[in-house]
Amino acid sequence: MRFSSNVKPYVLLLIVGIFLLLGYVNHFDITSNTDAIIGYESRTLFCFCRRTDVVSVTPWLAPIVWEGTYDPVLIDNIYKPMKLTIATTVFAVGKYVRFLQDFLETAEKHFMVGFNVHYYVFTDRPDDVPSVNLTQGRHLSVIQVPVSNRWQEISARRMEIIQTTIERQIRREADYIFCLDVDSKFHARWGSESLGRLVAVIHPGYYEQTRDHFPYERRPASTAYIPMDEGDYYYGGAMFGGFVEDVYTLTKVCRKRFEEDAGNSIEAAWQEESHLNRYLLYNKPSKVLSPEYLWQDFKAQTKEVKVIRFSGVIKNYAEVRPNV
Ligand SMILES: CC(=O)N[C@H]1[C@@H](OP(=O)(O)OP(=O)(O)OC[C@H]2O[C@@H](n3ccc(=O)[nH]c3=O)[C@H](O)[C@@H]2O)O[C@H](CO)[C@H](O)[C@@H]1O
Ligand SMILES: [Mn+2]
Repeated sequence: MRFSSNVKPYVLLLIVGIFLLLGYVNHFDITSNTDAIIGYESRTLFCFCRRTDVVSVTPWLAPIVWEGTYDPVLIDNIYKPMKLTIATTVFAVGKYVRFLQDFLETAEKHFMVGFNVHYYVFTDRPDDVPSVNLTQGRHLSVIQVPVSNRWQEISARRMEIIQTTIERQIRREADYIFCLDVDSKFHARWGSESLGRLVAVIHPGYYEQTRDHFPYERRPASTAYIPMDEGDYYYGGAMFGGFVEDVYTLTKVCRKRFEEDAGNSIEAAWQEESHLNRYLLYNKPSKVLSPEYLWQDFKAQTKEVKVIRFSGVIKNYAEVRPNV
């Protein structure tokens, strides 16, 4: 079919109009749906080109959050009107209760400021939980858990306890969840740029290493096994998060595999951290946080890390753990 020369411009105009309308409708879909925001985030809210000294996108196009790749005001303006509640789990079993005060006080200054935050503190010593002034919209629940005489058991059992607490209450009380190590402090903003469906952090000890150096579980007998030629990043066990339901599945699967291994008298190289790494290899995170979000005080700051946001304190392992 041929158009006469005076019809053609109208057809073109109509086509352009339809595209504009679709873009407009799509835009409103996006702002009213948290799920879609994740796709929106990776394309629009994060500018991968602003940093040329670090890789700020994964091969599956999830943002890797580094200082300078996002506009904090813009991201907050999108998330704050949603009135989200962020669950934050932290375990302080045995002598680790001593880390709670600094953890909570610094979280109040830097962590998800302006959002509703519900801390879930798991401890065997409820009387030793410090009373910290919480700002408006922030709550703390203390949940009693048993102590164990092996630190590996305490650390790994977090998966089971988070799973059952999500079932019991968190799924009704929060939208997102972060599961954090207690022996740490916040030093700078940790905000809505960290929100996503499934969020993991690159371990500060391995972000400059190639995958053959990653301390994944290498024994095929373990359900956490990762072969030498597989793996994207080495993720830290001290932080994982996301939508409550996505983290629920993660904890359920990791718990099951940890128990299956235990039944076969095998414990993965780095307990739940090994299971987490295996899970995330086949269930890719929708957002990856740079080591800004998990540093270690004993490690000198490197030039790529412009801001240290959360860092593990130096501790005397022999003194704080029930076993060595
Ligand atoms: C930086 C980082 O990625 N850290 C991980 C690493 O060593 P870490 O040396 O950071 O492990 P850790 O001793 O801090 O133990 C992990 C967490 O378990 C809790 N806890 C542990 C022992 C105890 O007696 N009481 C207690 O409450 C506490 O919340 C602590 O923060 O490897 C562990 C493997 O198991 C975990 O994956 C940690 O998250
Ligand atoms: Mn730790």
